[in-house]
Amino acid sequence: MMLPTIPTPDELLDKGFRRGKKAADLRRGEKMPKRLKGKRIEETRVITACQVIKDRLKMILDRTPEIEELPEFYQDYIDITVGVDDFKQALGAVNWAYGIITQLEKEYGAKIRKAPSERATGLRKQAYGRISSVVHKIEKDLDFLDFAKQSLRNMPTVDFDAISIVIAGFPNVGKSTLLTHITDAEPQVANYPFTTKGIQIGHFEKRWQHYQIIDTPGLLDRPIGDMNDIELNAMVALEHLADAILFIFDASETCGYALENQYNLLEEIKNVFDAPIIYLFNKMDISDYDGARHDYVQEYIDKTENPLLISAAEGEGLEEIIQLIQQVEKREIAEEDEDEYEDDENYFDLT
Ligand SMILES: Nc1nc2c(ncn2[C@@H]2O[C@H](COP(=O)(O)OP(=O)(O)OP(=O)(O)O)[C@@H](O)[C@H]2O)c(=O)[nH]1
Repeated sequence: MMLPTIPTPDELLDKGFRRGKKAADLRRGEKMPKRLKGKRIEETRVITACQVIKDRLKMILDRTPEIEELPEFYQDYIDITVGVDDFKQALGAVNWAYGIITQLEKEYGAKIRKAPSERATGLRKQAYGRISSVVHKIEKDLDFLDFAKQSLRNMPTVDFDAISIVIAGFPNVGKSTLLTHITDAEPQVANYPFTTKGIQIGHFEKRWQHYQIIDTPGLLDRPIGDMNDIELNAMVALEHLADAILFIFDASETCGYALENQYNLLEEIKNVFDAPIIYLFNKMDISDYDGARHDYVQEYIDKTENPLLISAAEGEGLEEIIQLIQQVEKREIAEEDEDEYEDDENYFDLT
């Protein structure tokens, strides 16, 4: 997501005051009574400074998308990454500053026009002092918005018309091998909270339907029991996105996790996710399924529904996976209660 560049308070003020001075300097050449001219110059300075600062604040507000209007997944993402409430609070502060500067512009414009000419400079200085105090009051909010911009820079680009499949399974079971074999071109790599290498999104198209396969190293590959709330939220955001989960077992156990542990992870994921699950047993080529380990592996295969036995590295079973994925339907997620985000009016009050 592209967010606007955020100035520091000093950058904002410097620009406003510099432009104010420039505009005032242009007036110096005008022909008018000296008494009036002094006042016009100071009035111009104040009004121009206010307008330049206001324009910049307005640009920040206009170019920041309305969070409520974003798809649920992005709202979740922003909430997990920077916090939706803090984000709205910061935008509210910018809006507040905009309002106060509008008032100061009117107030001091009128004051300078009405006052005796010798007071014009004093009034302009007073206006500048108040403008600067307002802009400095939103320093932490501008800081926050800048932090949000950096944090949300490499947000995953999700295609909401596509059918989304989220891969789960312990590290080294073959998730990325599978992703690169069933999707074309380079997968998109984006930041995602609590993932070690970010998430990878690969795409493929079949019969005019678009599919995206999402791998989340570091998130859906470890026990859920010891996750904290934010980590759980990061998972739930994926759950909102997933039309199905592709759970991968490593039948060879060369990933370093026994099938029993892998099965426990599956159970945990089932508890958290409502999405249907596609079961894959990978690395069948080195699992010794045809030999001594047959009964042992078979026990876990029997515990799952319609599992596919594959070898991602050798390209075995990939067509069957694609066929199963093609049966996945877009999941309708019940709209969540949105009340908690509705009272936008209240976060402007920072006095
Ligand atoms: N023999 C064999 N090796 C495989 C198969 N699939 C993956 N591997 C190997 O298993 C190792 C781990 O595969 P990855 O695809 O990196 O596993 P991953 O689950 O994405 O791992 P993380 O990204 O660390 O979570 C690699 O060395 C792969 O080459 C398979 O079907 N057969």
